[in-house]
Amino acid sequence: MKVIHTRGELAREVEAVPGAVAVVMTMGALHEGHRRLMREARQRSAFVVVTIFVNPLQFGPNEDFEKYPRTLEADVEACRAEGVAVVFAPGRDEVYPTGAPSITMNAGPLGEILEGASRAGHFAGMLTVVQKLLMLTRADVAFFGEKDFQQLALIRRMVHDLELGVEIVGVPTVREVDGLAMSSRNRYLSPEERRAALALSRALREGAVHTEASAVLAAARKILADEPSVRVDYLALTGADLGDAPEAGPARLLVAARVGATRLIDNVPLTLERAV
Ligand SMILES: Nc1ncnc2c1ncn2[C@@H]1O[C@H](COP(=O)(O)OP(=O)(O)OP(=O)(O)O)[C@@H](O)[C@H]1O
Ligand SMILES: CC(C)(CO)[C@@H](O)C(=O)[O-]
Ligand code: BAL
Repeated sequence: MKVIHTRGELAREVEAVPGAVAVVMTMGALHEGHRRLMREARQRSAFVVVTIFVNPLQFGPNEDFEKYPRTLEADVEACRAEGVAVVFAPGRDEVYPTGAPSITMNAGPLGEILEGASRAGHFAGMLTVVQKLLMLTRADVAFFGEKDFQQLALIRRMVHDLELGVEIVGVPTVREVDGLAMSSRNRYLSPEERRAALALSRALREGAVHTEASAVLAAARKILADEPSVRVDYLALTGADLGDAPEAGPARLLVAARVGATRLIDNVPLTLERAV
């Protein structure tokens, strides 16, 4: 496995690949969720590139860019254990050689709701770096987690609308045994916050037992209300494509909340028999 830091080295690595290039993009601090993505990628291709880059463009001024965990040595070992071919861990100037770009992606209406309503500019910054990394890695197929469901939906939309010719594969959320969705930000949680944070996955699980929209929301709300240290940002029931009118059939229940200073998100699929 090679660990490289420049776009020149990356270009040399990917140009000689005979088969498909599969890419897993991450911000590092790798956990079992990331490793599941790598394993899925390895099933599809002998040549997997993992990118590790904490993208400043997708963080708001009051967010955790500075304190985001950076654990490159351990991350490299995790990638090695998963049979990854190349780890691309560029510095900021390598990704943005001309400084902050004046032209960025527009995430459209789907970028304004849910996460987009709380994190102005987040999805434009995310899509901009994803597009860059797809180009730099010359990816044929890219793997993203359903834990960041709106992100996955937006990447699919970008690839479709701009005809980028890359296959996007979504991978179900990997959870701790007690249900908490794995996330690099979980390491910010104190033991008490870690316990309170279980309300998110519990609320989704209890909600998904029901098949009628108002019962889904009522059950989830009750669980969240019983945990006062969890400050809910949104609890939303949408269509499976995040369209905001859930019809009968496949749907998605999503939650975002602050636990202490940490903002967490989670979501589950469910099936509605009736919208109301
Ligand atoms: N629990 C998980 N299960 C499946 N995929 C995941 C999980 N957590 C993250 N991923 C996916 O890994 C990729 C990289 O995500 P990222 O590095 O931001 O990790 P993260 O744990 O989501 O971090 P953060 O806590 O900052 O949101 C994304 O496609 C993301 O959806
Ligand atoms: C896709 C991504 C690597 C882009 O910075 C990031 O948003 C993430 O880790 O989910
Ligand atoms: N895991 C999604 C990237 C972010 O929160 O910035």
